[in-house]
Amino acid sequence: MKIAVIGAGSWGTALAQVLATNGANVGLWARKPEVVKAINAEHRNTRYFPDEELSAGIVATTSYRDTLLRARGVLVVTPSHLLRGVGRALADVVDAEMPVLICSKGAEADTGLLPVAVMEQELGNRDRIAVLSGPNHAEEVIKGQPSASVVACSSPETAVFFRDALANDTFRAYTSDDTVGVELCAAFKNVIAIAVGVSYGLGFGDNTAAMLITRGLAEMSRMVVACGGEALTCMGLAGAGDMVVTCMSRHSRNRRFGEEYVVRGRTLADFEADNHMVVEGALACKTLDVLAREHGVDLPITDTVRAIVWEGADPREAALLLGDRPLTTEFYGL
Ligand SMILES: NC(=O)C1=CN([C@@H]2O[C@H](COP(=O)(O)OP(=O)(O)OC[C@H]3O[C@@H](n4cnc5c(N)ncnc54)[C@H](O)[C@@H]3O)[C@@H](O)[C@H]2O)C=CC1
Ligand SMILES: O=C(CO)COP(=O)(O)O
Repeated sequence: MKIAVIGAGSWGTALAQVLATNGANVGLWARKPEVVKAINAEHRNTRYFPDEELSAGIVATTSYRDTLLRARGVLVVTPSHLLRGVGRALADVVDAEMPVLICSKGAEADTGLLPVAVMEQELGNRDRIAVLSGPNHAEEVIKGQPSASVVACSSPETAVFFRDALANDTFRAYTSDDTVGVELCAAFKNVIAIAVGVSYGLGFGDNTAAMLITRGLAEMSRMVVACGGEALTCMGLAGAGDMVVTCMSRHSRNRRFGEEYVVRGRTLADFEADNHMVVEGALACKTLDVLAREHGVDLPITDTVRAIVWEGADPREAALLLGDRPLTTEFYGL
């Protein structure tokens, strides 16, 4: 069976390796010809994983049509702000039944739309559109270190299709029908990881990090419930699981952006220029704000991250303001 993967960054490459290890032929779309050349000739993505040998079952190309040719399903693994454009391009090369798994974490700028809704607008047939999310740093998944994730879809058949394509002894995949919950968890945890990074960068300790993580989970839960998702999803792999790993792992770009860039007055553009990698939380703190206002949900940490990253608020002063709000019950708004 052939599966297509759109995006040969860290996560697209790691997922292509998982699929190929499971016996699939993988068509991998990459933007840069030199990445395609290295993958096909040397079985390496020299840009992101120079030390990992990729399966010979992965064939890269810069052509959507070639990537999708005879594929039974497609994984979309680009940064979330590119999803609409990818969906538009895919509309020319996939039929109305092709299962689509979105592996990006974020929400659309300006509209606040979540990935499945964006893809549905471009491709139609929501039941064939699923999302993948969980505590899954690509650096560990590509090495076959034990990890688990959630495939969420309104259709159990689509969820099971992708679960079975991805699951193996070291990559457990669970299914869920709470797409909105899983999508919001994915967008949120990146914002909180920036907050935790800033907190460590300011010299605060583990108590502060744990407070941000758990109060971040409370924000996440309020938003998930307001948008029609299930609070329990926030306790699962896509919620607490991914929150913990992104806030605590040395691999997290979001945390590193907060700790090493934001507290030193360095910008998102600086991070991207230095690392060629995305910081999804930097955009998500703005897109979640659109949703928060629409649903009347209180997101104090998310709003503080937005003020620091986009409005030049001083991190230490912003942290003090965060602690100066009226005292309330722990699970207000739920
Ligand atoms: N890296 C990880 O461990 C994980 C990442 N994700 C999510 O997967 C998504 C992709 O992230 P990564 O693979 O980490 O990306 P990355 O940060 O490793 O690399 C950026 C990718 O975006 C591509 N790109 C940049 N501008 C582009 C454009 N204009 N058109 C097409 N492609 C463009 C680059 O070629 C590269 O493939 C993000 O939403 C991320 O949150 C999800 C789980 C794990
Ligand atoms: O989503 C991820 C891990 O599950 C990756 O997080 P970062 O983008 O912060 O590296």
